[in-house]
Amino acid sequence: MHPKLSTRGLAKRYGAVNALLPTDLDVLPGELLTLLGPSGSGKTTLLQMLAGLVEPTGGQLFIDGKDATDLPAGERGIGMVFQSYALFPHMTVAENVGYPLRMRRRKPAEIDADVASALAMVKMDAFGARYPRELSGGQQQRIALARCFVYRPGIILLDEPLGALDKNLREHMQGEIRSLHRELGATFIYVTHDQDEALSLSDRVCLMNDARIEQIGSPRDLYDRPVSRFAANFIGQSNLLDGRVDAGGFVWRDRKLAVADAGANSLPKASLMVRPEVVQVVPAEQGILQGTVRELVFQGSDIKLIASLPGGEEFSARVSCKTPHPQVGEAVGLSWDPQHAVVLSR
Ligand SMILES: Nc1ncnc2c1ncn2[C@@H]1O[C@H](COP(=O)(O)OP(=O)(O)OP(=O)(O)O)[C@@H](O)[C@H]1O
Repeated sequence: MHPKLSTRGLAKRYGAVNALLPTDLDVLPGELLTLLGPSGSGKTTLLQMLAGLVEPTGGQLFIDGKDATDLPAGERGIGMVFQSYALFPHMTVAENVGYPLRMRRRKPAEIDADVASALAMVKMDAFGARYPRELSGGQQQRIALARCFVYRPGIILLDEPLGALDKNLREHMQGEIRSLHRELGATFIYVTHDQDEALSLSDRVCLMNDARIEQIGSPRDLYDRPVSRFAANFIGQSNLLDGRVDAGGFVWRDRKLAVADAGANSLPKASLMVRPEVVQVVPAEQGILQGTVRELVFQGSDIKLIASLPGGEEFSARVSCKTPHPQVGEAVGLSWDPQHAVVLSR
């Protein structure tokens, strides 16, 4: 499949600051890709260069295989939704949604029909005559979405569009964005710094760190096979043991811990990642590791058990609230299936 959008060496510098190092990225037609990363990692800069709002200092951008590096923003067939809804306060909802169509000099009858169907898609058909100030934050964000896709752009860029909403509304709107994405069939590129949002929304996640792409893959890939300590820590929770890889095994404090795939090479500096949910808490003598329960944190559906290892490191597991579990101060064993332990180079 040919990419809908590609960058080759696309880069941005502000004086001495690299906002984005030379970056190659391919986005497939109809996929929902999230750009995930900490503040300052370059997500917005990349998005704004795709939109044509920021001029690159190097590299190229291709849309549908054609060089679009110097194409004006208005000719890229790209729609954009920002965190600040930026609705026009003096226009009604229907006038706001119809604005991009009026700019494109479409016939009034066509505009009315398209506005009505865009409002129906975001379930706001009854609100056409209201003004933005008469709407809640979630309703305003729906109008901003409708105004973006009313003219059917092939690519829709969303920059933290749900950032201003509370948790429940955010989750609800995530579901709506997923179904809008399915209905529109457009390519979505979605910026967020919220890992849960990225994991639940995306076909693929592009994880960014320090002005470059750290890892790109399906949510499952990133969760199960992080390529670095940064990726392991940024997505989900992880236990990390620092050691080395030697003759196909992981060596931690002179002990060899079984791993499914340590690779053929030896690595003098490596970490072993074990997600808390694959750790079983067993009697001390049966554990791969031994520790002492330091803290039990109630988390609703389960309890996070934090154990201290003899060297003082923390190692956590999830235990059920429904069955008996060890108490603070008890000695425990920590065990896991070696298939679920991932070796990372440091
Ligand atoms: N106009 C500018 N002038 C100078 N430096 C800038 C400018 N815009 C961005 N930067 C710098 O480029 C880097 C990347 O910024 P960018 O806004 O792309 O990050 P981000 O990942 O979107 O962060 P956030 O999640 O906080 O929005 C940062 O170090 C930032 O300070």
